[in-house]
Amino acid sequence: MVQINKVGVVGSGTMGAGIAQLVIQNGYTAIMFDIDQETVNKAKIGIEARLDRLVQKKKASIDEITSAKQLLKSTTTMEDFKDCQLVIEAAPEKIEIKRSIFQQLEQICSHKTILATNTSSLSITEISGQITHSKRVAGFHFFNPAPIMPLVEVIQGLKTAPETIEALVEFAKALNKEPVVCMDSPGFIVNRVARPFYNEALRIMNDQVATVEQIDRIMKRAGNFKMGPFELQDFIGIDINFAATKSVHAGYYGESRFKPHFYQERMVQAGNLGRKANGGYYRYDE
Ligand SMILES: NC(=O)c1ccc[n+]([C@@H]2O[C@H](COP(=O)([O-])OP(=O)(O)OC[C@H]3O[C@@H](n4cnc5c(N)ncnc54)[C@H](O)[C@@H]3O)[C@@H](O)[C@H]2O)c1
Repeated sequence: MVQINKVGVVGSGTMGAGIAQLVIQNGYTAIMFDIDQETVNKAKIGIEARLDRLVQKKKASIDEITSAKQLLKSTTTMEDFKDCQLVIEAAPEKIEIKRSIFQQLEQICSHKTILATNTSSLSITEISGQITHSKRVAGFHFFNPAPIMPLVEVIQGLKTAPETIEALVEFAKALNKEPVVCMDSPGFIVNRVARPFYNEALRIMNDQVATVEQIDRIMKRAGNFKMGPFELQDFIGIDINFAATKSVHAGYYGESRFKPHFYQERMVQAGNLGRKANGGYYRYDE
């Protein structure tokens, strides 16, 4: 099995930075890439600040954090991935961007390097479509925030080799995560089972059965969820959540149980995207 020591991360946004942090906290080298220096610098500063907070909260020692920081390299040159045993792509959720990244990675890395994508909803099989050695391509789906959320979906595309899945499962365990293997399908497991959680809540609200606050409260109190469906949409980003719903709905050829709710689209049109912009179902400026 491939021995993973050095991990490339493509994209240093929310997920890429979180994954790079997780990798270095567990003693592996991370090479974090983004398309411009400013973005990658910002991500590095963010990771260092989060690591420093762990020391302040007494969740890690200064020595541990100093060693972790030394394992983080940032770059705007993809050639720096050439001796990575694993590259995890966390670029925007657009098929053409991901396919182009995988084609570049194929030119740079050894054909033994595992190429993984953190996609939430795109097909692994489609992303790897133009890759010659596609048996080493798989989904490696972390949840936000990656250093904290325990679950990782390890997704098998139609051409993914069992040894690729095995290596990713072992690596997920080495990162202290709980891997779940699943087949390449719209929404995989989590984003599929989560659709009714959001969609039905939107229908309940729109039918005036209960308010946003009431629905969130009952899901937390009675359902023992950490966040209600509206709080969670605000946290994820209503645009991101709406895109995932549309993708799962389209992926199952318009199956009605996955049908998006028009109100979510209205929120996106209004720019009410949740915590990141303008507030969403709740306000965050008070
Ligand atoms: N945000 C979440 O909660 C979440 C959870 C799980 C999975 N995901 C998936 O992770 C991936 C990244 O999502 P995110 O929320 O981190 O997005 P993001 O917008 O925060 O970050 C994307 C990063 O990719 C960079 N980028 C843009 N074009 C690029 C290119 N051509 N090559 C390399 N990098 C490029 C951007 O500069 C940005 O820094 C997506 O596939 C998304 O579906 C997101």
